[in-house]
Amino acid sequence: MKYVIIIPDGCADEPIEALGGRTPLQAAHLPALDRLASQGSLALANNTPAHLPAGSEVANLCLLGYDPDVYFTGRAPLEAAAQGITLGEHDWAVRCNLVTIEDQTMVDFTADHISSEEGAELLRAAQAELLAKAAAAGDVMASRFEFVPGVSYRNLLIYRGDASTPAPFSSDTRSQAPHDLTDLSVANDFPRGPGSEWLVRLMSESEELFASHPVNQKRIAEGKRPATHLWLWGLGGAPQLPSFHQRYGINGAMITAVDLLRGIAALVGWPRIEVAGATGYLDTDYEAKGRAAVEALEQYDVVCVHIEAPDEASHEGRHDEKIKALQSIDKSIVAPLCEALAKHGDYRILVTPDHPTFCSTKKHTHGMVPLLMAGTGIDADSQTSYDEITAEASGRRFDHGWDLMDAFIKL
Ligand SMILES: O=C(O)[C@@H](CO)OP(=O)(O)O
Repeated sequence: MKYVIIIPDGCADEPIEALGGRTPLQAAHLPALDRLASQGSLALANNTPAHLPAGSEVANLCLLGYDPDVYFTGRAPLEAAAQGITLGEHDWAVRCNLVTIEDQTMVDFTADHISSEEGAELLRAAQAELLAKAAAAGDVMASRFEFVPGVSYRNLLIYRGDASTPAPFSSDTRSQAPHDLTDLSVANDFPRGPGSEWLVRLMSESEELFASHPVNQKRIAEGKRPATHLWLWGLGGAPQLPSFHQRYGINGAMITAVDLLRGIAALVGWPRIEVAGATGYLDTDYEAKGRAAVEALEQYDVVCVHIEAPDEASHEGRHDEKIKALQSIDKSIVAPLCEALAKHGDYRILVTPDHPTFCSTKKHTHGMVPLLMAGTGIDADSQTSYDEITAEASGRRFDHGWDLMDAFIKL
């Protein structure tokens, strides 16, 4: 049996007036998904328990079958795994965004999609000026923090502790995802709780350091937004996840452009298939991802394709771009995979976003997402299209999203 999981990140939405009261999934032209909906069955799933962040970090763990109350320690440790960083017992990882804040308002959580090279240069400056100097002056804690560049605005800060100098953070340390602050005041959303003084200090000191930095001067001269601050959030200690093979007895592989999903893959024992042209943004190469997924079917039991673009369009409040992303996923990923699966004998396919992201608020939100399962042993229900409304009408629900994988694999 071959299994395919397609995750159009954040694609669930609410009815939008400008779309005649339809959701982007309803408004998009999605012939391959409609065909699958007619052959399979729809349901709703909750991947974001109310007491946890409504983020991709919780939701993707959940949809791959891992109860976040048991396995979730924070977003950054998952992303650290993507970079091959192993966290020890006293180590913590912190997500470090490069952001644009103006007049205390989060104008852009991506610093205008700053390039990885520019980001790395700013992080080198932060390491030298905000940490190395304090460490040289005898600050032991400062010597234990290290900025680790990632992709674009998505970077990390690692704390390496030991029994005598453990990380100053705890599960009571609170932080706020910057993509949920777009256009809002940040004044009351700085980190709080144990160790937060470290994070607040670095975030505040980065303002002066970055203001005069040549990277930003050049960006401004080119008409781009500067990275005005570091924004630190999503911290946690080392996660312990049983492998997917231990849980379900089969092997898988992950196709994604973002470190969060790469990290989850690494932790559950899946290889990551890197695709040239996959960007984690609206300009991603959908066809290349589709081709890579079809090829991967030859080798793996489960092929999981994650596409970040619908979520990014929602964070920008652009329902037109969200529709385009959904149509590209349908044409260049769902359709070729369905065609290829048909040649592989028994198969099952699951299409589901991780969480809803509303174009109206530009934020993730808690709540049910629509999902579609089709293939061997899955009976057709009466729905003929895949969207939030038809999934609700199906009457089937997974109140604990982590139960879905069992149903999908073991059915
Ligand atoms: O990586 C991130 O910082 C966020 C926003 O781009 O991703 P997601 O919305 O999927 O959590």
